[in-house]
Amino acid sequence: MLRIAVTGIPGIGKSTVVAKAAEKLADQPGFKIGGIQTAEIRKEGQREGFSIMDLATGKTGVLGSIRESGPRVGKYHVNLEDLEKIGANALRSAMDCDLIVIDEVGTMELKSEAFVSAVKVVLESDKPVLAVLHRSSSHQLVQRMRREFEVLVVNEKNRDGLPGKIANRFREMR
Ligand SMILES: Nc1ncnc2c1ncn2[C@@H]1O[C@H](COP(=O)(O)OP(=O)(O)OP(=O)(O)O)[C@@H](O)[C@H]1O
Repeated sequence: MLRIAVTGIPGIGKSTVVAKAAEKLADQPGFKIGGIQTAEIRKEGQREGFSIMDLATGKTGVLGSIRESGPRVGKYHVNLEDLEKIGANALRSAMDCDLIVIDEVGTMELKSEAFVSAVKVVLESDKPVLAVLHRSSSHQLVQRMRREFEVLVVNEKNRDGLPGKIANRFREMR
């Protein structure tokens, strides 16, 4: 069962690697991708927070924002409701997919018990997974994923080639 996690320093391009690999795989007829993708929310050039999207349905919510009122991570407040309704739910309903993408298992996502439980269910399943993993978290779930996944560290030299290599690995597995 193929499980790959990408990690690396902030802003190096982890999400981009995963998104590009998923795009390449989605081009294959019948290859179904589920899970979540996160992105920045910017207003007038300033980062206000992060969105979370269910990759299978396109449904999008707020992961964290300076405008929310949930638990704090830096200057952002985590939106536990959307993390459960969109994040955890996307993972739960991805069980019929050929690949589950989890971008990412990071500090904000780990604030949600529902999300953490949903990731554990994915880990217990027989599904291929491509995840972005927080570089230095000591959270049990992250430690477990570091042990169980093939971990690739993204850097400036390898980031352009990684999407193709990762997509090929998941293609070969079929
Ligand atoms: N291969 C690349 N070449 C040039 N720029 C890139 C490349 N990959 C990503 N970038 C740029 O770097 C920035 C950060 O990318 P990305 O969000 O993928 O990084 P990240 O490691 O996931 O970030 P974070 O640590 O915030 O989660 C973006 O502006 C993106 O356009």
